[in-house]
Amino acid sequence: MLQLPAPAKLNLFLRILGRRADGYHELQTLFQLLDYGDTLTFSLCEAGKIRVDAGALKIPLEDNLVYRAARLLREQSLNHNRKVPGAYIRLIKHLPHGGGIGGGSSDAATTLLGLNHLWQCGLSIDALAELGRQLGADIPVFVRGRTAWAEGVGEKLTPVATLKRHYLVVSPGCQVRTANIFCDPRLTRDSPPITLAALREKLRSEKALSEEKRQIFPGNDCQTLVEHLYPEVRDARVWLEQFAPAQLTGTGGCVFAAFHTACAASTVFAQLPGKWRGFIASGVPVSPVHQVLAKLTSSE
Ligand SMILES: C[C@@](CO)(OP(=O)(O)O)[C@H](O)COP(=O)(O)OP(=O)(O)OC[C@H]1O[C@@H](n2ccc(N)nc2=O)[C@H](O)[C@@H]1O
Ligand SMILES: Nc1ncnc2c1ncn2[C@@H]1O[C@H](COP(=O)(O)OP(=O)(O)O)[C@@H](O)[C@H]1O
Repeated sequence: MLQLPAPAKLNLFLRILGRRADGYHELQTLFQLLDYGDTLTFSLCEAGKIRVDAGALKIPLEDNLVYRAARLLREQSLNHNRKVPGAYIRLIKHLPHGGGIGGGSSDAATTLLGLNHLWQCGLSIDALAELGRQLGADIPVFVRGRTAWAEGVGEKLTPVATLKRHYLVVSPGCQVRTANIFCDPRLTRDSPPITLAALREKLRSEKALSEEKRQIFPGNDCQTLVEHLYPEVRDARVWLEQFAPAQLTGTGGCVFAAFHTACAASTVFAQLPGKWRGFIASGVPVSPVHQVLAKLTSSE
């Protein structure tokens, strides 16, 4: 049996530059990986079977990104004349879904990485990231497993060293469908592009500031629209802003704030109104799933 984490991400900023002919949007974002997420366990079972126990996640099997990722990897292997065994996958869900923290995408990435290991498919990270991209724009960053600056539809990734931060993430309980936000004519989709050099310069200058003056990168082009459609998202952000600058992640509905210590984040978390859920996590440069897989590989 193989047990692996599926970490959440935050979009420390999200700029939408325009819409492509295929309807997808060109964006620029900073994906911050976290040390908190779902857990998946993988065991071998009879050939040809993919069984998924999704626990509390009540969605049809065919829609579950874990199942879809496993099926895609099996098809890919069969196309290369490699028969694979079956898999029994158990998903222990901690992350709220439809939260803009990439839970489903991360589950899919961990499935690709985990089954590639268990089934000994031998696919490279590039090949797995490409398979992930076919399932969702957010999946490649989790497959590659590095906190990264992203362009294109989110698949052109450059690892970036971010400031060490502890995050309080608040879920106001609404599930936002990403497609609905991108379809809405009111969405801001004409932000001017920034350059990776400018981002790196900003990170350098933030580093030089004293601790109290450092801020998260402001701006998420989805925030105004999402808060208009889901007033509870605005309520959660305004509540969080009593303590620190706060903003939306991805297309929401979670909002987050950055703190210099885990203790400062915990103090605010303790005051979270009972109607909302949340969690505390630290930003990490390398995904926890890659850390576990690297240990496994080195001990084999
Ligand atoms: C925009 C982000 C930022 O992180 O939002 P969140 O999902 O995290 O909230 C993601 O890249 C989302 O990635 P993901 O959730 O995997 O998106 P997909 O399943 O590929 O696409 C869902 C729908 O969103 C729209 N979409 C998605 C990504 C993109 N760059 N442009 C789009 O227009 C498309 O209409 C697509 O049908
Ligand atoms: N394993 C999964 N976990 C969560 N959501 C999933 C999963 N598989 C498919 N989904 C679908 O993907 C949608 C987006 O989920 P998620 O990735 O958690 O949110 P977001 O894209 O906002 O970060 C959910 O509303 C759900 O219908």
